Amino acid sequence: MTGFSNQFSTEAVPGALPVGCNSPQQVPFGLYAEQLSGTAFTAPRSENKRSWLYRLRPTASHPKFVEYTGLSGLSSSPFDQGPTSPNRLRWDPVPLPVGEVDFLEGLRTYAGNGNVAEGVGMVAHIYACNKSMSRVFMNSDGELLIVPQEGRLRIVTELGVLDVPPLYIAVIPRGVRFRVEVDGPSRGYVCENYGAMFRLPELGPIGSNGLANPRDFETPVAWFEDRDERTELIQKFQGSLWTTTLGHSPFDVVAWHGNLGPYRYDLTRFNTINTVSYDHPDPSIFTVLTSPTDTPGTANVDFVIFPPRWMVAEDTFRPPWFHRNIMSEFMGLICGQYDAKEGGFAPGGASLHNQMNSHGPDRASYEKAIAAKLEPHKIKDTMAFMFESRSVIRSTGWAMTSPTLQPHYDDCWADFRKAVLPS
Ligand SMILES: O=C(O)Cc1cc(O)ccc1O
Ligand SMILES: [Fe+2]
Repeated sequence: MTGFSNQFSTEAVPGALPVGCNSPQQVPFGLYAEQLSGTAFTAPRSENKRSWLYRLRPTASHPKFVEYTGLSGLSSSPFDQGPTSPNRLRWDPVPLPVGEVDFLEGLRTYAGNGNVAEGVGMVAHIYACNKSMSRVFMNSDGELLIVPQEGRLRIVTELGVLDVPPLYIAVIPRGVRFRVEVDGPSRGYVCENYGAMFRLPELGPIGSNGLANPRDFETPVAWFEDRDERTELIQKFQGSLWTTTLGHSPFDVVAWHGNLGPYRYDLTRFNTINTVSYDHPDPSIFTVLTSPTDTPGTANVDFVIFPPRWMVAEDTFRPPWFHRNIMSEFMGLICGQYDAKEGGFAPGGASLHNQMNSHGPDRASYEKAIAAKLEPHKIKDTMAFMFESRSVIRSTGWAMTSPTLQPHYDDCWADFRKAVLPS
């Protein structure tokens, strides 16, 4: 079903969806009605997100959750392992696992900000896995934006199934149960958003079309499995993992309606806007989704991409300039090469440039760009992205000690020639 945050209606069995009301005295077929809310009941209409689910059993019917003691690399902010490094950081790609690892076990928390208890901030994770989940996960702490880098994901959710190959993204709302199935070795990035739900950015003078167009967002139709088998359900709640065992599959929603649901988006459909005259505009022109804060124009987190595009600016240094940014930037690369880095920033790797800390083109890309003949040039076969946030993104202890952390990242900005003034 297409469109961003539409009021969708879908039934996997004809007649399962109540018509004209949400909660009739008797739901068709004895299904159980359940409201899933993503915003406060009283949130303004323009913000309000909720869906009604009609399922084989009420979700309330489950045994106690107990603390999960299995392997996990997931953590939630605040991260308070020592002082926050102001250094520019970059990580090599996480190696793909050797033994069998599913998506949940394969998730590692790199960095984040805010506070899970206050519902503020964002966290960046990277997954590397090779086995489909048989257990089910739900994140009560925030929505999850999943960015596959290698390997196609099939994400089975309570509201339907999403097929998500690299160059697509998926967003799973807070609390929605899901399982990730893979074909083989798979790796990618996850932005966990504790704050206001992702939405499309305003377009301002761009007008009524452009960037990520609403019609290109896809939400699955209702899909269910009627399986009375023991199923482990793990949830992240206030930063800790909890587990319980259900006697049936939680993917038992036969019909649903509403505007809160998972969705996917094909990043290659992004309508890229850029200069046709001179200078390199701010990367906010590449915003796909934004989680706003109460301060206008200052995001809890923006999801920004650097897609293939024509570079035509005249008399311009075309790659990203040197800059010190008040917002903090966690970047990843899905494929190809990023135009500010000639080497060292590999698909599956990551970089972190925090508030006020100087970064930009590495020496090699600088030299290349000032010498380039400025003809129209197509940046092809690449897709980098950034999770950009108003607050400093602090790395976890794991990320700071990981063997993938590059010890000499600073060197890519060493030995720039000093400018020569006229004597
Ligand atoms: O640092 C980066 O590479 C991301 C970035 C890209 C750009 O075109 C302008 C500013 C910016 O932070
Ligand atoms: Fe930057």
